Amino acid sequence: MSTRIAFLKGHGTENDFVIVPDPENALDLSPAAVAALCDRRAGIGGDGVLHVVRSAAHPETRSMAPEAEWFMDYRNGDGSVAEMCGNGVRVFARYLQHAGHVGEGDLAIATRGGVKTVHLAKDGDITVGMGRARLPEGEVTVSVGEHNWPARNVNMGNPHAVAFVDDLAHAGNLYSAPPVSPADAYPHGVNVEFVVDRGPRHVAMRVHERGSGETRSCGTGACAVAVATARRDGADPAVTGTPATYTVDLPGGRLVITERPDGEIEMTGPAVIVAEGEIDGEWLENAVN
Ligand SMILES: N[C@@H](CCC[C@H](N)C(=O)O)C(=O)O
Repeated sequence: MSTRIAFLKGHGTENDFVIVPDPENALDLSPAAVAALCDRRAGIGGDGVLHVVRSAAHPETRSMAPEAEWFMDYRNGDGSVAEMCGNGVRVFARYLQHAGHVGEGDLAIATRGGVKTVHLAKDGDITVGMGRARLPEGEVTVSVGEHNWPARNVNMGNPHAVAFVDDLAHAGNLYSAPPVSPADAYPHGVNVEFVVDRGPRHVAMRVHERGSGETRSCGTGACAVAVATARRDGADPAVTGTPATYTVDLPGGRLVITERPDGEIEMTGPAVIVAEGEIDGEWLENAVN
């Protein structure tokens, strides 16, 4: 009989993930294996994989182990590695709670973008301390067909280009990555957000994610959008001395983002586990070879 590998499926505002618990980092989760799992027709389907590993068992996070017991080894749907996933970290925390690894209260989670603190209640929305944004100098341009928009370069641990548009439909079908220039602004690729106003401190967005294509939500993207919008609105908390809270609507739901005067950003939104099962190890091996 072939080996069975436990998995769960979860989502945060419909940014969906295959969750693979592997506390001792025993699985060889190659890029091809991740892509096979995320395939929506031949696999389980997801925007990415949340590989659940003890920090002490992973070479990238051993040093973080005293601070954060668990490492969110996040992979994009194409198998590439990313520094951070904002929706993923909420779903990761929900999984740890679901599996009985953690209870209610504050929980530190190691990511490639540093340790993030998650506040877990018994149920309901989850709030994550996302850290501070970096705003690299220099304007960038996002293009789709005839349209070119100036965009803001925002780094939330991972790279984003935020473009304010008149109509979200102008972003087109987003089947392929929208060109962003100059190319050397993002040597490792970029997530691109298109934003429209919905009301005071309220915006809506679409996103094309590096490594996953258009998704129904992106948590780091929503934070990048809130930061860029606050600068555009003259509401930079470091300047005004008051927190700026933005409601960000995405195709898959709503996230609320607050940036404090010290630059720390908090994101609040849902996280849901929808299923659990077993992967046929033989299928995975064949899918990869
Ligand atoms: N969906 C995520 C972001 C995942 C990583 C991203 N595609 C990248 O490559 O940087 C989120 O919710 O933040």
